[in-house]
Amino acid sequence: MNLKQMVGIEAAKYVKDGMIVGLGTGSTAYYLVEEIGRRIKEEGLNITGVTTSKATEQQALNLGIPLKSIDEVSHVDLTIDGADEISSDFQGIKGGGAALLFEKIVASYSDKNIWIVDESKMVDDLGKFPLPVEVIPYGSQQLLKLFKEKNLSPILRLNKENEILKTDSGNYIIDLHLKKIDKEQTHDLATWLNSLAGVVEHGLFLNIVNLVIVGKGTEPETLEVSR
Ligand SMILES: O=C[C@H](O)[C@H](O)[C@H](O)COP(=O)(O)O
Repeated sequence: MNLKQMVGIEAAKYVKDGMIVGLGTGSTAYYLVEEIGRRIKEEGLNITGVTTSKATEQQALNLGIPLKSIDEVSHVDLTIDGADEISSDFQGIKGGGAALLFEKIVASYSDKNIWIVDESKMVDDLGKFPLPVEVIPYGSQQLLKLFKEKNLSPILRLNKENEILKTDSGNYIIDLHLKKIDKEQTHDLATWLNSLAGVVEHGLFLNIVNLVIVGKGTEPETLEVSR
């Protein structure tokens, strides 16, 4: 069993009958969704899923997981998702798979958020992983220029066909290659990005996660986050 599978299966244990569950996106969340699908089929688990991307929606539909959109539910009990980096103070970067917008919306309406990662994602400071910023196409060249002027090393994300990548909402992603985000500056950076016209969302997920499940060795490690 690989580490992503280990944490996906471990996290699925937190899913109980009757819950409304946010289903994350990416290669780690994939295993969570597979395990929930298995439990529905084999154990009669009864949940409603709220997906965070078209890819996860398709996977969940294939597995027969009942789904509702975020606008059809009163709340979300628990969201389980992957992450690209988690700092020692449990802040995160997400959006490596371009799903940050729906992920952040679902996470922000969730009573509890669990992140599942392999140990390579646990870092001291954020920023080695490029910070994704989702922007609307109109004005995106101006934002690229602004980020360049601020020495934030922006790169407009391309897809496998070398075309500009479009998110599930038809937006672009600008990745900021920051190398390191000082802990004291993380909130200010998030506030500044939120203030820019044309920025829809960014990949800094601050004060969101409640529990981190880390895949390492033969056993997952569970870290409770007190806020
Ligand atoms: O946009 C994608 C999401 O934020 C993913 O949860 C994140 O990129 C981690 O993905 P993976 O588990 O594939 O490393």
